[in-house]
Amino acid sequence: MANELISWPSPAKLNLFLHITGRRPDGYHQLQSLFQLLDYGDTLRFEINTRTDIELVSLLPGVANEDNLIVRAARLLQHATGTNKGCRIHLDKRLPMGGGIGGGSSNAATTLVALNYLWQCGLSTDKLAELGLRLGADVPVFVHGKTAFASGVGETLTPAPQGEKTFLVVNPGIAISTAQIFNHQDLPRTTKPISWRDYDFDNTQNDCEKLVCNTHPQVANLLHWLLEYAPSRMTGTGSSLFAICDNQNQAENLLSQLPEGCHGFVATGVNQSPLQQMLDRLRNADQKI
Ligand SMILES: C[C@@](CO)(OP(=O)(O)O)[C@H](O)COP(=O)(O)OP(=O)(O)OC[C@H]1O[C@@H](n2ccc(N)nc2=O)[C@H](O)[C@@H]1O
Ligand SMILES: Nc1ncnc2c1ncn2[C@@H]1O[C@H](COP(=O)(O)OP(=O)(O)O)[C@@H](O)[C@H]1O
Repeated sequence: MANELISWPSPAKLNLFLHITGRRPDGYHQLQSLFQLLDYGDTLRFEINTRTDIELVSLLPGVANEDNLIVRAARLLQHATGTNKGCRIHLDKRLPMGGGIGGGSSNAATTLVALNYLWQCGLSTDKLAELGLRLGADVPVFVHGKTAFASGVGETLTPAPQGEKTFLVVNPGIAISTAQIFNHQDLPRTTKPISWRDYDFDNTQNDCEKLVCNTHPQVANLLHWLLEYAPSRMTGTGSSLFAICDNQNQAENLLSQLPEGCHGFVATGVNQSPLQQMLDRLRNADQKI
């Protein structure tokens, strides 16, 4: 197959805001958020074979391959479709783990979308998103690949195109567990739902930010630093923060002066995921053959 070794993008996301509006009986939190997709992320390559084994050749520190969301996504698709194909997977990891920018969920979504194409399973995007939700609340938005308002636990999506802003995304050098923040007794859980048409960056917030700043001084210090220069906020349950910059120059300049122990990248907000753009290109090329 000609397309096997192409690099499949696995982009990061930001939560431009994150409101927690309630809690379901199963403990999962109901939220409202604006998922902003970025043009920056990891990449994955897939070598397809006709054995049914799934092999991930790139190891992640602290994550057993059996627990890696990439392997779990590939197995889930195998079981859902009954395909007799397998693959060898290469991951080029750039996104920090436990950083609130959705790296693991995005890797799972890219695996589902790419293998559905390469194995020729023929599942719809909705079906892939439904499978993805079993792996994590953040997976469906990456499968659909559109910057979107989200409600429910993050699976009810309304496309919400935004201006293509420049973001500086900074990680203070620590990982934060999503489950730990959601299980914390001090997390506010009663924000009144907003109507999407009332959304404005300045009248929204990240409901996890105060708790994370109180429990992780590295995040608080970095946020304080960024706010001196640009509107800034935490993404997801942390640990990364983003600053909305006026232009690429300002973002690069701030990146070069980050406080010690912090690392980051400059990215542009996109309305369609680089993953979906790649899939569209492949499908168009297939139609021409
Ligand atoms: C809140 C967000 C915003 O993007 O945080 P980040 O993980 O990106 O920081 C996400 O929706 C997270 O999604 P994801 O990272 O896929 O979480 P999951 O693996 O589904 O859940 C991890 C744990 O977080 C808790 N959890 C997660 C999502 C949710 N809506 N309510 C919850 O209570 C549950 O305890 C769950 O066991
Ligand atoms: N392919 C993967 N990439 C990143 N993390 C993964 C992956 N597979 C499993 N994980 C686990 O998921 C956790 C959350 O990862 P990640 O999605 O990067 O962070 P967040 O949910 O904060 O955005 C990691 O700490 C790691 O234990």
